[in-house]
Amino acid sequence: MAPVSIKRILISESVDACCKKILQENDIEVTERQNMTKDELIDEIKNYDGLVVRSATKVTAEVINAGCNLKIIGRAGTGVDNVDVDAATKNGIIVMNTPSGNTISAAELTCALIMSLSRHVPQADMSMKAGKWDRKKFMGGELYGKVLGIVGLGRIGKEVATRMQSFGMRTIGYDPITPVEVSASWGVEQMSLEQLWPQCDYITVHTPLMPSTTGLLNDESFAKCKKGVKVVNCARGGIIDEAALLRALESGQCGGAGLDVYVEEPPKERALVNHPNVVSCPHLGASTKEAQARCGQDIALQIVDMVKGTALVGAVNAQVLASTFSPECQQWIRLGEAMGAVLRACTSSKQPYSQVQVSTTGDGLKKSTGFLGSAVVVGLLSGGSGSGPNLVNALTLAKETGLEVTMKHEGGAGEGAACVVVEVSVNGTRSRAQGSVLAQVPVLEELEGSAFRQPVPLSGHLLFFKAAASAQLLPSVTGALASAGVEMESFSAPAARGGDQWYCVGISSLMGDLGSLKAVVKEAAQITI
Ligand SMILES: NC(=O)C1=CN([C@@H]2O[C@H](COP(=O)(O)OP(=O)(O)OC[C@H]3O[C@@H](n4cnc5c(N)ncnc54)[C@H](O)[C@@H]3O)[C@@H](O)[C@H]2O)C=CC1
Ligand SMILES: O=C(O)C(=O)COP(=O)(O)O
Repeated sequence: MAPVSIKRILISESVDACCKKILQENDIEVTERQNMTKDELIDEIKNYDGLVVRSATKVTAEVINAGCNLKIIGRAGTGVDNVDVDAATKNGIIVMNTPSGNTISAAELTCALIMSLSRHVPQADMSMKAGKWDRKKFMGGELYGKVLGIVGLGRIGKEVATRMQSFGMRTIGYDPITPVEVSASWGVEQMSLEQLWPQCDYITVHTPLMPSTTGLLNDESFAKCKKGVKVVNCARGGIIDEAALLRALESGQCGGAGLDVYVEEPPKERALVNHPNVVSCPHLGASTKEAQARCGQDIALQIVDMVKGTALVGAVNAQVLASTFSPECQQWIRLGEAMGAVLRACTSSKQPYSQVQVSTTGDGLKKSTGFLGSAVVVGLLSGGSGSGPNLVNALTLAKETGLEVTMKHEGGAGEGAACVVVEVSVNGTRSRAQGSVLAQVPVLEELEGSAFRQPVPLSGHLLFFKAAASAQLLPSVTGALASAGVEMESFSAPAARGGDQWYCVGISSLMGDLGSLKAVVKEAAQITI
């Protein structure tokens, strides 16, 4: 990946001091401003290339659209649900998180809530502070021998399981992605939710909040649970339906709840928090010195690596970029972008495009179709209105403009013969270009069926024109260039001589107007790469 230039970053929440220090040591100017209002953030964000947040800053589409210089949104933590990732992607902004930095802390708080529910520690403490000595009221139950249902067997679900097993709990769980053998290797027996609900004494959820997990525990699922089941949500508000939980607590179907997260934070509606069988925390899962130090350090180092172009870690919306870090990839990306730009220039009168197919040949390009497709689209769509295309948003923009992008690797030709063929459909006609990287230089080998005698290096100001070979062609073109005050720096002729063929000329600067040239050739287009 080409290094991303980041000069100024806004940290809008309480992030460990090491984050600022690392960024500053790497010549990035950092401003820390907490508790900004929505309007203040919208007003300020244009002054920054990067934004670092935790869970409280709502990075909405409005904020993102106002961030005309934003290139990175860094989440010092796991959940990115407070960031409009689709809007960021559309604007070509990388969203990055630090998914493992706070795993242990969130797991430990979950365990603390399970234990609080079993022995009423917070309620007993409150009663002591009120001057009482009430030993009967807080009769608890052992965790030993009880069943813990874990919904979501990812990083935190796993850590909760292994910790609670040491209390003698039987751990069962459900996750649509984690393989059953994997969770079995850390002691969790997987089953369907239908089988899980009636077996559990305790249920804890550890999924992201998304349509399929919203209201996972609702009136219907509570009804399938054992009477008195205790539930914990240390993941995201809304996975356990709050109204259903309150109803279940009131009916006794739910015997207690440990909550760290809420649909609205802080919650204005306090019925759950005030319920005597609820133990609640103000979103403290990641609030430990250790987790904050890890997340602050991780996000800063990940941003610095991205700025230097050495690695892309933690990007949630730009997976295609992760494979673009070697110097060889850089040249292939430049080739893809340049081929897209050449085809855009040579078909400019015929747009819009309906389809682009990028085919690669050669062992070296086996894994490159993903980023090459994006690179070609960047070249094809550059110069249009709206946000500039880049490797983050290329495919999203293509989809929006109705451009179907297909990529295929044909393999077989061996290391030395790697090449890229791009075919675009424009209003029912197809345009084709073939290129490669030779001695670290992106070159065009063929345009619209015309192979060049020598590969054309794709850099600088290039003029393409279509004409039939003739003794007058070169003098006429030179004359047209001279009359525009432009020097010819190189001349690439087609290998075939019959009929109209494409030529490419390296020029000292772009011609102000192609009129004089178009008088002597069939078609002409110019670009700067
Ligand atoms: N309270 C806090 O301060 C913290 C909360 N979190 C939250 O905890 C949650 C879990 O985090 P991690 O374990 O790091 O995430 P993860 O991505 O490692 O695990 C999530 C798991 O949920 C599973 N899943 C997805 N859809 C599911 C469904 N419909 N049913 C069951 N499982 C499903 C996934 O397959 C995945 O294995 C996230 O929502 C995260 O934002 C994370 C850190 C701190
Ligand atoms: O990392 C997460 O998903 C969390 O919920 C932690 O949020 P926080 O960084 O404490 O605002």
